[in-house]
Amino acid sequence: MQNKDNKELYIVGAPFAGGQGKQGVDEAPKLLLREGLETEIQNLGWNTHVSHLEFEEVKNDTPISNMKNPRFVSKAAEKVYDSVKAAAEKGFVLTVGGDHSIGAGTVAGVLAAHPEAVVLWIDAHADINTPAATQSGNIHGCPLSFPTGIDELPEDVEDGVFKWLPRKSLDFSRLAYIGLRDADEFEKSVIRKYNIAAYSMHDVDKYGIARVVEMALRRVNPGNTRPIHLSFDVDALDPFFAPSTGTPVRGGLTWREGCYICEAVAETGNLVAMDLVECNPHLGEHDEHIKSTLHSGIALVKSALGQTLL
Ligand SMILES: NC(=[NH2+])NCCC[C@H](N)C(=O)O
Ligand SMILES: [Mn+2]
Ligand SMILES: [Mn+2]
Repeated sequence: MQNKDNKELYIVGAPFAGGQGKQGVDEAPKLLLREGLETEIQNLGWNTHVSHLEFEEVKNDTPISNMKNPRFVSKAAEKVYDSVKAAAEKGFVLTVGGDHSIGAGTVAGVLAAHPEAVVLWIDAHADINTPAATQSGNIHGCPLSFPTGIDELPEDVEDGVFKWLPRKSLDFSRLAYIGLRDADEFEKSVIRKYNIAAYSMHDVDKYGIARVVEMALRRVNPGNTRPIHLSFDVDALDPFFAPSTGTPVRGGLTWREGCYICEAVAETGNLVAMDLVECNPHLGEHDEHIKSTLHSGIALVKSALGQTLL
C-alpha cells in the first residue's frame, strides 16, 4: 500500500510524438519544466527527481494491423513502463508526455508496482481502440486496449510488438473515464460491453463535476482502499483553456472542473501517479495559446499534488 508520508516525486519526461501525426507534442516536457513545473511541485513540499527519456527511431516501421509506427511506439512505451515501474516502487510518479500512447507504459508500470491500482482516464477521447479497430491508425487512440487485454494481437506478433505489456492487468471494473465527448463507435461498444464507468460531458452538465467525480470513484474504488493512477489528457479541457493540443474537441471541461477533478482525487489520499499528456506547443494560433495550455497543465498537476485554495 502507498505510504502517505512519502514525499519523493519522480518526474519522468517522455518526449514522444510517434503515437500520432503531429510534431511538437514531444517538446512539452522541456517547456513545462521551463515554465516552472518542478519548482511549483517543490513549493508543495515534494522532493523532486527529474529524468528525461530518449526514444530511438525505428527504420521501416511498417503498419501492423492498422497501427502506424507500431515498433517505435511499442519500444517507447516499454521504456516508459520500465521507468514508471521503478519510480512507482519508490514514490509518486508524474509522467509528462508526449502523446497519450505512452499511457500504455504508464498504466502497465503503475500496475506492476501497485497491482491493486485503479485508473482514472480524463480525456475527450476513450483511447481504447484496438489495433484492428483504429480508424486513424494513431496508437495514442489505443493505449487502453493493451492492459485491458482486448487488443487481440497474436502472441507471435511481428517483432514482439507490445509483447512486453502484461495483458489483463487492468480489469474493466477498475477503469473510469471523465470528460468524454468524442468516443468512436467501436469504443462506445467496448464501454457498453464491459460496463466501464464512463462519465461524458453530458454527465458533467447533468450532475456537476463534484457528483461525477464522486460517482466515478465510488464505482472503481468503493472503499477508497486502492491506489489511484490519474491519466490526464489536456484535451479533456475545453480548447478555450487548452488550445495547443493535437485533437481538440469543443464542449470540454472548464479550468476549474479540471482542477476540481485533481483536487478531489488528491483528497482521497490514494493518488500514486499522474500523467499529463498531449500539450503540443507547435499548435495554436499565437504564443498566448501555447502559454495558456502549458499553464493549464501545470495547474492540473499542482491541484493533484496537494495545492489547496485556502
Ligand atoms: N490521446 C488522444 N488525444 N487520442 C485521440 C484519439 C482520437 C481517435 N479516437 C483515434 O483513435 O484516432
Ligand atoms: Mn484526448
Ligand atoms: Mn488521450
